[in-house]
Amino acid sequence: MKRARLIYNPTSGREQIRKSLAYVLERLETAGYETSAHATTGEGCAKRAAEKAAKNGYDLVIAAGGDGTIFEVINGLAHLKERPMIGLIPAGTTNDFARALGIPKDIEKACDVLCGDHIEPIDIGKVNDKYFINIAAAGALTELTYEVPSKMKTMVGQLAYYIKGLEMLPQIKPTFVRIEYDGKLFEGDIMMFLVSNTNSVGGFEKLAPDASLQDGMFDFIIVKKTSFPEFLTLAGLALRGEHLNHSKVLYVQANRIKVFVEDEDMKLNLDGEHGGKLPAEFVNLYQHFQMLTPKERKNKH
Ligand SMILES: CCCCCCCC/C=C\CCCCCCCC(=O)OC[C@H](CO)OC(=O)CCCCCCC/C=C\CCCCCCCC
Ligand SMILES: Nc1ncnc2c1ncn2[C@@H]1O[C@H](COP(=O)(O)OP(=O)(O)OP(=O)(O)O)[C@@H](O)[C@H]1O
Ligand SMILES: [Mg+2]
Repeated sequence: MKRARLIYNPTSGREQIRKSLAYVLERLETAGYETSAHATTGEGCAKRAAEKAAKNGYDLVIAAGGDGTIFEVINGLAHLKERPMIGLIPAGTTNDFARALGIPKDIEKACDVLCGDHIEPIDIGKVNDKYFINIAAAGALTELTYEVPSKMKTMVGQLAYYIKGLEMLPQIKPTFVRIEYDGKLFEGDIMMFLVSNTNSVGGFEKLAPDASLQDGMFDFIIVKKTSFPEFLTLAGLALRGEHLNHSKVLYVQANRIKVFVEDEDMKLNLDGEHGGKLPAEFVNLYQHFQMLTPKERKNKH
């Protein structure tokens, strides 16, 4: 009998996941999994619960929450030699990774994916001693996602990020960095950089359009130093996916990226969570996990 561990974050998104728990457990039992559930109680809880589940021999670990919850689950599993299969029930505010995989928010359809037995390998990123599954970012505005209080996300959803983003906008400033990527060197003042595993970042689906989850490569975007009006224009272009050939944007693929900074308190955002400080080395771990994904997954390349 296959065994599944459902790790759910009751505070993710609009805090709705609790209502669907009995249904999810029934679906998994019908699909042949002996299932148990664990509610997270705070920072690091999903990470510990995932590692414990792997060591107790579970075949499948399911994250039910937002990007931060599956971020913690893979941080509990990625260092292990024997890793269980992973699944995702989107219950967060942005759900970037679920969107990249085409996992629907509708609970019945999300369970169809979990019980569909369609498995695919996925790359993840390693940075210093942490892992990330969707995006690593640093620089202007990138701290906003973990500055937003959970209650605000519960009340107004994705809008909470935009309110915080506009609040932080006036303080944006360039930082001098030296970046080595796949043997090339970039040196200069930048507003921000993004190391992305998928095309879905912050709800923007066209920020890194060529990203693939199985090619062992990151999509790497540097936004060079801009004036304030230029940054706003660029943000607007980014919304429409027309930013990539802008003179201030560098967009490449790389599987190893080293970032050095002079201003040493440049913080790292990993999947929307605080991920420590730069300097940092990003390494792509090729097809590191097996994941339950929709049969008719779009943008598969
Ligand atoms: C964007 C509106 C255009 C109007 C101009 C206003 C300027 C921007 C003002 C506010 C922007 C706030 C953007 C909020 C983005 C939502 C973030 C989100 O939902 O995070 C949850 C997710 C986990 O679920 O965490 C992550 O995604 C981690 C990385 C987040 C990085 C966010 C940095 C801001 C991104 C874009 C800002 C403008 C783009 C500048 C040019 C970019 C060219 C490549
Ligand atoms: N019981 C809890 N009470 C408070 N915070 C919690 C609890 N369980 C987990 N957390 C915190 O919730 C955060 C993860 O939230 P998650 O990213 O899943 O939801 P979200 O931010 O609404 O969704 P998204 O990232 O997709 O926008 C982590 O910072 C984690 O420490
Ligand atoms: Mg989050």
